[in-house]
Amino acid sequence: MVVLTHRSSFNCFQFHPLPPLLRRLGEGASRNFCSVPLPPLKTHNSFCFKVCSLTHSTSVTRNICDFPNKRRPGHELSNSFGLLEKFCRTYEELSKNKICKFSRHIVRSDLSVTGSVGSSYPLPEIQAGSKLRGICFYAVTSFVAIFLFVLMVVSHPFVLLFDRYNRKAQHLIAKWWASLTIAPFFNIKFEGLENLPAQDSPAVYVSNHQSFLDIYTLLTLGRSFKFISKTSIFLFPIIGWAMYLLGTIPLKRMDSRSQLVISSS
Ligand SMILES: CCCCCCCCCCCCCCCC(=O)OC[C@@H](O)COP(=O)(O)O
Repeated sequence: MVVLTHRSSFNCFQFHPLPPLLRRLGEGASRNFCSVPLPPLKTHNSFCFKVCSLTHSTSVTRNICDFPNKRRPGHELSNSFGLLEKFCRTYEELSKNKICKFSRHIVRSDLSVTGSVGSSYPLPEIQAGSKLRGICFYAVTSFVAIFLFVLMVVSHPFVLLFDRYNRKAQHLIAKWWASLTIAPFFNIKFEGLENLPAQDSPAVYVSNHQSFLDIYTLLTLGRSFKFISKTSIFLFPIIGWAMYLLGTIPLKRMDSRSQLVISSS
């Protein structure tokens, strides 16, 4: 099992060997993936989120979270994370205190560190910049997807004939899609790549999914793993259809039978 963490404020993705407890669970998980109750992800610092008491709308905070390319000058990484941890609450604490509804208000660590909105960037500036960047991002990813999806469809009969399970060709196309999309917008830094298992060895990849960027990042690895995804995402035009071609495993959130299908597959 490999854990991928995404520190949204620095576009930094890290691959970790598991701490001993998770490693033991991971061994069980590889036998029966979904029936193993994975512990709350508090065993690693990078899984810490801060619940924000901001009053602005979810869309604003998500924009900040999704396109966190600007760093405040003089804001050192180690300092940020040290202070961030002080404010962290785990998912477990959140659910205990019944404040899960705020979990979408995850903010980048700059806001977490300062603890106040006013001391961060002026919001209108972020909002306008983020929105424009977001629009460009979606435009590029959709444009690239249209062409590559045609390639996926054309190659699919051959994939089904010769490589039904791994679907390496489809994953290669998805890798191109992710790489081309990310390149103009993000300079992603990887750490701990040496912790990845060999290319074809069995592994479960677990991501803290702070934003959709972890999906792009995992795809750039070019490995033939299967995502597990909630079913509604399969309805997205092109991207959702491409997920079928990649062999993504659908999961009905509220349907335990759907989860059993995954654990036995
Ligand atoms: C040519 C185009 C190639 C396109 C390849 C597309 C491959 C995309 C893989 C997408 C895998 C999606 C995994 C989604 C996992 C998932 O299900 O996430 C749910 C979260 O969101 C949170 O949902 P919610 O709690 O309801 O907000």
